Amino acid sequence: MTSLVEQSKKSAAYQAVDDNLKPSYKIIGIGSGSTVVYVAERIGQLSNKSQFTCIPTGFQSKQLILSNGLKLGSIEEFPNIDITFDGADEIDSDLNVIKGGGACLMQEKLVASCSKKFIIVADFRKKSPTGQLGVNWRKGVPIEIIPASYTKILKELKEFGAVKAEVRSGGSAKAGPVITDNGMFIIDADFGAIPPAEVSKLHNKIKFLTGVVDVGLFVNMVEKTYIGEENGSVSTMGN
Ligand SMILES: O=C[C@H](O)[C@H](O)[C@H](O)COP(=O)(O)O
Repeated sequence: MTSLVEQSKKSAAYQAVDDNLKPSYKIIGIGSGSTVVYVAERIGQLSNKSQFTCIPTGFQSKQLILSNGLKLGSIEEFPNIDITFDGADEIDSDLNVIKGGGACLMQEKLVASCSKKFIIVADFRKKSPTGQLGVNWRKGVPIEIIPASYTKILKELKEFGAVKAEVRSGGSAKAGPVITDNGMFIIDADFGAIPPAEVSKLHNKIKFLTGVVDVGLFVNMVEKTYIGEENGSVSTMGN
């Protein structure tokens, strides 16, 4: 039986595709994670799917494109993307989002930054109850870094006020750190609740640190969010 969370991911993804995928579009960015699975599934059901070229944001995303019978392209060939659909770990009241819970943030940001429209699909747990980031998502802000820089960056993040910062471990699936699709490490840095007005400042400070590849704070990039609610409806924020 499909769980409530799973059903809400599917409803949000299907509605986002149905509302936003115009017949004139040619290039679509496909994000990463468990919600975007339903975006690729929905696009794969369209009779005109062969007109779209899909740009992946990592290994899992590439597999989703291929397994749904969609045409695969690369960001090098197609840096002008009509629309990108992606998931999020938390969404604030200004539509800033935390991403990278699945260690895919760098390629996601690259594809999003090349997109005319960036749409987020998520289940009801992802909307911040207070409008701030770092409230429901308590694991910290994901930061992709060059492996040799981790000691230096952990120290700097603590100087910036992180109450906790650590290199993400592979847990029982891998001894040692998680390695991203780009061969990098991920640090999760907990700054507590981040007010919307502070997100950009924090992002810029972290991004400026030598060794940081990118930060899982997406500021002023999201045009619209689709959230699958517990009652089965889909709510939207943005235009
Ligand atoms: O690194 C992973 C990505 O940023 C995902 O889009 C994000 O973690 C949300 O994933 P999910 O849809 O599985 O909650």
